Amino acid sequence: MPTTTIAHQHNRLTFLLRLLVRSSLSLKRFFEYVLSHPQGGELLRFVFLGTVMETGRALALKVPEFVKSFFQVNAHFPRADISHEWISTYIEHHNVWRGSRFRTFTVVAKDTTRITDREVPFRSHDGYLDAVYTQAWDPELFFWRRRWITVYVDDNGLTLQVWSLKRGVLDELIQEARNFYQSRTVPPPIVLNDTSGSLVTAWFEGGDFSYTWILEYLQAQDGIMSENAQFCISTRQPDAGWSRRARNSTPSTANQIHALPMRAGSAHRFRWRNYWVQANLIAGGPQITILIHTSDKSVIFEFIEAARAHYAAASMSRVNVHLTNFGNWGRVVTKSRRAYSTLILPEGIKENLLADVREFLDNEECTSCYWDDHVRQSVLPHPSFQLEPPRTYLIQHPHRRGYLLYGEPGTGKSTTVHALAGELGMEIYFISLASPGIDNHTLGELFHSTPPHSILLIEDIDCAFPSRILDSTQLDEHGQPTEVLKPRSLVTLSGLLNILDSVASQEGRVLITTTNHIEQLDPALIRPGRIDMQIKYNLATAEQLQDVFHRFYPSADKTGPDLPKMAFRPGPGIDVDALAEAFAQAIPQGKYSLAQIQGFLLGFKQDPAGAVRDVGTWAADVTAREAELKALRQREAENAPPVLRGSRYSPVGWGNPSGGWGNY
Ligand SMILES: Nc1ncnc2c1ncn2[C@@H]1O[C@H](COP(=O)(O)OP(=O)(O)OP(=O)(O)O)[C@@H](O)[C@H]1O
Repeated sequence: MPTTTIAHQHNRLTFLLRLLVRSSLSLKRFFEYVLSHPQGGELLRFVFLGTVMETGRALALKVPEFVKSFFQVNAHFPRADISHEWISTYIEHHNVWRGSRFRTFTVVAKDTTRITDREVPFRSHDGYLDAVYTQAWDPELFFWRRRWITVYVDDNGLTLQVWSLKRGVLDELIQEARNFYQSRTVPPPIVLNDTSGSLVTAWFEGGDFSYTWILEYLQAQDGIMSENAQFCISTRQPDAGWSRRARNSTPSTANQIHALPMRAGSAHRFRWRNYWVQANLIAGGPQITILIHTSDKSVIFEFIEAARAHYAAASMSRVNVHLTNFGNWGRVVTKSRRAYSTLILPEGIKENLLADVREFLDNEECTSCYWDDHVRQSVLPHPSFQLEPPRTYLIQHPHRRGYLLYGEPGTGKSTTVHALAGELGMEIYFISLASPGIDNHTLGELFHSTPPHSILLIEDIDCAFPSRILDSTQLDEHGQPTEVLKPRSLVTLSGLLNILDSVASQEGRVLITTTNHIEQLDPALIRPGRIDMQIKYNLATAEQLQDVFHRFYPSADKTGPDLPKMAFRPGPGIDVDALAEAFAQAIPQGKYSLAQIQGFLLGFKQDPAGAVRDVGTWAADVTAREAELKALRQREAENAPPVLRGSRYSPVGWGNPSGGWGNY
């Protein structure tokens, strides 16, 4: 070690020693001075005692805390958290507050702001929940599993203190409280925002098929509690009665009031299997949020599956028609199934159609794969290219089939589609090209999102073609209105053809188009590959007239499920067959639609002879009225620009052109 460093350290030590000696001397002098003073001794004693007492007090406070931390478990449950609900509900149930020696309470009547469903049996006698008392500020004791738990309530929530060496005791308590909460019959309060992650939440967007399943499933739930007193009224039948809850009847047989207002932010709770479920209906989207009081994620899948199965079961007895909502699949209209045998068509037509669609559906697995030489050549870059296994180059026949039903209004085109869907258990996806918001793009999207094994129905496909009209604002050199082309849809022919051919066109779906004006269709549209089968619908033939007559007035030997409910039963002496023949002869063939004939016969439900007697006069009347109407329309067309033709589903125009109301 260098001599300079040793000298330096020696200096520091000497300095410290000197400092110590001097400070001891100063302290000694200070005490001598203080003690020489008369009150000095008193003051020193006081300071000494104060220090000892303060140290003792601090130790008395800290040591129990320190010891407690080994023997006590504390847990805080913040008010907004669902765990707070579990614990507070559990200790409420154990009458912690009822036995309290204190007399100051916070009273919480959960849900008083919400009108509850008075039909729910587990409410108190007036339909409201009992008010719940909680003790404010003062701790309360709760005896649980042979130990005392101290409960503190404040504005922030609830705190529990348990004397135990094991932390697991709290886990057990929370688990028990949670199981109790989830198993009881009193509904949990509405959860606005689950931040705890202890509930399972799923969103269902309008336009998705699952949305329809869930909505329908919600409406079928027993004892659903709505948070307000607004009702969504659903009328489907002009003459059917009201039913508060028409769950057991098919939707089309009774009008209903259901307590599921599609109001933004409305929430509904119900018990599903062993869980409490909260459904939030959010308008605008529309959207449904399902919150299930469980942390088991598989429950949500069970719920969705139950909803889907419910929908499928309900659909057995009806036909679902999906309508468009500005470019998406939206509302679903349901219609009870119509027996295929009730179609009145010339022999062979309906049988052929049914067989053709059946065959198409049976081949859904695509048996017609083949090598396409053209594609093969264009795909392979060079003859020396190493062929991969042939599957790579297999080209599949587009698996879709198109039908065109055309003919006069009211001859049964839509009825055929409806009966066919019912017969084959398919759903109808209905598009009106004249609907607002349907253009090439949205039509493509709709095609794309149509599920397989469904019928895509485009009624009045002629709308894709502009109609020729006389424009009275543009006169030719002779002063006559000129003929102009007026578009009736935002969909163009080229757009439509592209969509029909595109790969986006859903494979395995049946396209059915209808029109009253086949002459307006471009041949490109109805070529095979796009339209594979065309069926012409004629005005009623003599056979059809007899057939429809028999539907209204079955002969005595005819019974069966096809007969209408109000079916006429022939009395003695009434020869229905002879009357049917007379009926068919009383009016000319091929002049009236079956819709018109049905309308007439409805006026003679129990009087076949009256129908035969009056049908001639009625027919003459109809012909005269039609001639008048035709002349009037012609005059109107010359003077006013035409309006877009509506369809039975679309908001443009009401009812159906054949004079009756639409089917759906
Ligand atoms: N061939 C038919 N078989 C059974 N019912 C028919 C037939 N034709 C018409 N009807 C009855 O007439 C009503 C109207 O028929 P539908 O709507 O099917 O005619 P449409 O040809 O589709 O008419 P539009 O071209 O105006 O759409 C239906 O209620 C249906 O019961």
